[in-house]
Amino acid sequence: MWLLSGSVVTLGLKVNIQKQPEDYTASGKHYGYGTWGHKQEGITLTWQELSVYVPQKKGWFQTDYSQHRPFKRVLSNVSGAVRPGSLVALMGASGAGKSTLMNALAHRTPGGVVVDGEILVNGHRVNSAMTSLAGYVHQDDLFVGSLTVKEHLTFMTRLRMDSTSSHKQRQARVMELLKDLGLLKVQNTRIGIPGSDKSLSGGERKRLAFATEILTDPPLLFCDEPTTGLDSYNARKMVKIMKDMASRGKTILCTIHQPSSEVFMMFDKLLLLAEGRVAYMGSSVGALEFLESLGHKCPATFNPADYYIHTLAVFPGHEARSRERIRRICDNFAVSAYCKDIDITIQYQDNIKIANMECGSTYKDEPFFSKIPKKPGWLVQWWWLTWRSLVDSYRNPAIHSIRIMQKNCKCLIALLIGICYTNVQVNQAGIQDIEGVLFIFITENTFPSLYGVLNIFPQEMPLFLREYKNGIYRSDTYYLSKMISLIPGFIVDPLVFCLICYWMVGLQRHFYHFAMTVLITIFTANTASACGSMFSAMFESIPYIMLFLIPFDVVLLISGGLFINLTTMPWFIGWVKYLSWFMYSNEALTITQWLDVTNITCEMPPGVPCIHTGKQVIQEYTFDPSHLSLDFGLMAVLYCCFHLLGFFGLHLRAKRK
Ligand SMILES: Nc1ncnc2c1ncn2[C@@H]1O[C@H](COP(=O)(O)OP(=O)(O)OP(=O)(O)O)[C@@H](O)[C@H]1O
Repeated sequence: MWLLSGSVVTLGLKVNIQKQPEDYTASGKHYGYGTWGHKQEGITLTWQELSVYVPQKKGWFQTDYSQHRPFKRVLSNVSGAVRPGSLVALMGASGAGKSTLMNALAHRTPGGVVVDGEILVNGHRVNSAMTSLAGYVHQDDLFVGSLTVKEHLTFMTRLRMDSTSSHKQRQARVMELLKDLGLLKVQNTRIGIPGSDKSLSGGERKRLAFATEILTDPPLLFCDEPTTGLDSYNARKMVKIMKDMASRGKTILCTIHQPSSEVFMMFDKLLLLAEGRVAYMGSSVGALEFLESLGHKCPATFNPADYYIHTLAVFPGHEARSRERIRRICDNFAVSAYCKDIDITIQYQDNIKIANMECGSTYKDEPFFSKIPKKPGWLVQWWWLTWRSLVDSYRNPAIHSIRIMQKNCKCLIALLIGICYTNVQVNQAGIQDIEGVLFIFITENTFPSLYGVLNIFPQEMPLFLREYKNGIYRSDTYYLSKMISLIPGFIVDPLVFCLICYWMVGLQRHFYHFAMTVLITIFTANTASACGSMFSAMFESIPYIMLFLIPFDVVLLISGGLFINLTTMPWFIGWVKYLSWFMYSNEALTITQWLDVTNITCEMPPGVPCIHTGKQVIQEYTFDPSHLSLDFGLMAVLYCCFHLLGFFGLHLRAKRK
């Protein structure tokens, strides 16, 4: 594409862009988008005939089937434009569709929601690159509460800033943001979890969420109610920061509820939504004039922002009249000079799109889009996510105190087991005792591991979905980091258990047998935790997980080889034993304990058959003495399969949301 005296000349196509939108005025006055100064660099965001449909869920008691439609239209043919260097207030009554519009523009609509219409960024159709290009400050802030403010920002700079940036640059950016957003004095304070160990104030959390989104200095920023919950001083400060960003050429669209007159006046432009339609878009002064021309004059004592919402709200008990008023305002706006002014910007961007398409240019061809930060590699993502998981599991009081209690409890249980089995001997009665205690080794290292991890994904799901949708990291690095951060705990726990219990019970006294027992219990605990992680990643909540896990777990337990002769299980359920780490672990522990026992004392009366060797014991339990390595191998295979299924479950859920 070449620029020749105001025209875009493409191969075989000449699109007239001589008349820039800022040359246009509405009715001779500078009302709207035509008045904006042209910025050399920056984002012009336009959307045309945009409709958004959300899936309708039928209620339990809905009986009127004629009313049932699969989708509900939340936005109806909405068009608009935002140009570089502008701070636009998106306002409207609750339920008008503000968040829906922002989500659609930011390419962050939840799964199942259908977006119809065209959204352009500098004349390019938006795609998934939008999540890297634009920042999005959500209404509700989500953090890993056990990190400090500085740790959180350091973590985010590592994953969000360009991978080629140096450590010094990243640190400098963190310090700059801490200073600019007034967070210096709380930089080493833990973020905290509202409702449990609250540390930061609501305002500080909002500012931290804002800092997280502007880390990369994005050219386009969406803010969903960034001032909600802030006092007037902090609200003003937040809008002032956005205003400064806009004056540096950034494009900012911000939903806002009940701003003070002073805050409201800081916005350059106003977009009013009502009942999913555009009621007005242009300058704030223009909005007053427009509404006045329709007979809705703002009283002198009213804050204009309040007046707009008041005029565009649907009042309970007066729905029909309110809707009629809104329809009239929206219809009039659609044919007004203000709207024509926007149409010109949209048309101009549309022409650029056609020109781009003709010369085959893509997002990346434009120098501006090449400035999208380059993501760090897989290993860096994984490393930092693992770091965050480990820090959280160590510091999070909810996780840490439960772990400590579990550990103390486990030591006590190990002691009790040791006391109960102190007198075990290698004789006929001792065979049952030894097999019993070995199975207790398995269950004590299975159940805490299996049930202890069930909450890891449901608990962090909202945060994971937000960060994943923001393109901060991939689902596989996240899953892997969770998986790795579990391993140290499931090495230490079995080791401590065996150290306390093994030597108290009359098991084989050689170090080899002890080491093998520890290794088998470590494999057992990790396989059980992999199974728990799979259920945790696949299902939404603990009650759902329990619904499926408990029957699964009972069948695996039965097929462990202690409670049933495995050859007698019915064929249609017998195959389950191959999924049972109880069986592999039991077989491996039995082989370890019995294989080199050559003489078992027979204290039975004459005529009662005795088991004389360890090999006979192994065979008695339908185990095979040559299967020791196979048992290890199959537990490792189960571990990998459970985690793979867990990962796919998580990945699909993230894609669907
Ligand atoms: N995923 C969804 N499923 C069902 N309904 C939805 C969904 N998303 C939005 N809606 C509906 O669409 C309408 C607009 O919602 P939206 O959140 O965009 O409004 P809003 O103007 O941002 O409101 P508020 O100011 O209260 O946040 C509401 O009636 C809401 O119930």
